Amino acid sequence: MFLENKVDKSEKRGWIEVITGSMFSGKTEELLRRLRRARIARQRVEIFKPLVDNRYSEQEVVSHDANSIPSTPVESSGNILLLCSNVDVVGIDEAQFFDKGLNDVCNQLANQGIRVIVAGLDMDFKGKPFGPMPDLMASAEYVTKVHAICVYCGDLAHFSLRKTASDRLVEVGADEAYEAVCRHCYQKKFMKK
Ligand SMILES: Nc1ncnc2c1ncn2[C@@H]1O[C@H](COP(=O)(O)OP(=O)(O)O)[C@@H](O)[C@H]1O
Ligand SMILES: Cc1cn([C@H]2C[C@H](O)[C@@H](COP(=O)(O)O)O2)c(=O)[nH]c1=O
Ligand SMILES: [Zn+2]
Repeated sequence: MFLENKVDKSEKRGWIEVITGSMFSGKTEELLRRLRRARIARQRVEIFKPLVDNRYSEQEVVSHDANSIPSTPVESSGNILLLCSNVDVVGIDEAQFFDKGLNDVCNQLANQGIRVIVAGLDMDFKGKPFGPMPDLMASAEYVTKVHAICVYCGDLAHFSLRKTASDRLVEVGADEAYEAVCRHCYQKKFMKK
C-alpha cells in the first residue's frame, strides 16, 4: 500500500506519483483513495481528466465500481498549468489520452512544490506504450503498477484486450469493448485476430 510522504509545512516540496497498469486494474480506485486522503489532510486538491474521457461522466472521474470525484475536463495538458494556482495536490486520470506535453507540465508542477498523482494505461490494446505514460514513468519518483484479474484463467492480468474490430488507438469504452487478460491469454487471443 502506498503511503504518503510527510507534509513539511515549512518547505513545499513536490514530486510525481504514477499509478499504472491494464484496464480494470484499480488505477482510478487508487487515485481516488490518495486524493481523498489528501483532502482529509486539508490539502488543496485539483483533479483533471482529458475531455475525450466521457465514458461514465462528462465532469467526474469515475471508477468501474462507480466511485467518483468531481474533476475538470481539459482539452490539452497546457490547460492544467493555467488552472493550478494555490494547490497542494494535483490528480490526473486517463493520462494516456493526453498529449506528450503532459510530462513537462507534471514536472513544472512538481518543481513548484506540488504533489502530482497521475493514473493511466501503460499499454494500448496492441501492447504498445500509450501516449505520455512512458515519459511520466521515467520522471516519476514513485511508480505503482497495479493488476487486474485475467478473465480467462484467473492469473494477474497485465494487458487490455480489445473485443471489437476497431483498429483506432483511441476507443473509449469499458467491459463491452475490453477485457483484462494475462500475458499467456493475450498471446493466444490477440495473435488469433
Ligand atoms: N478483470 C477484472 N479484474 C479486476 N477487477 C475488475 C475486473 N473487471 C472489473 N473489475 C472491477 O474494476 C474495479 C477497478 O476499477 P478501476 O479503479 O476503475 O480500474 P482502472 O481505472 O484500472 O480501469 C475493481 O475493483 C473491480 O471491481
Ligand atoms: C487499451 C485501450 C483503451 N482505451 C480506452 C478505453 C477506456 O476508455 C480507457 C481506459 O480506461 P480505464 O480507466 O483504464 O479502464 O482507454 C483506448 O482508447 N485504447 C486502447 O488501446
Ligand atoms: Zn490468462
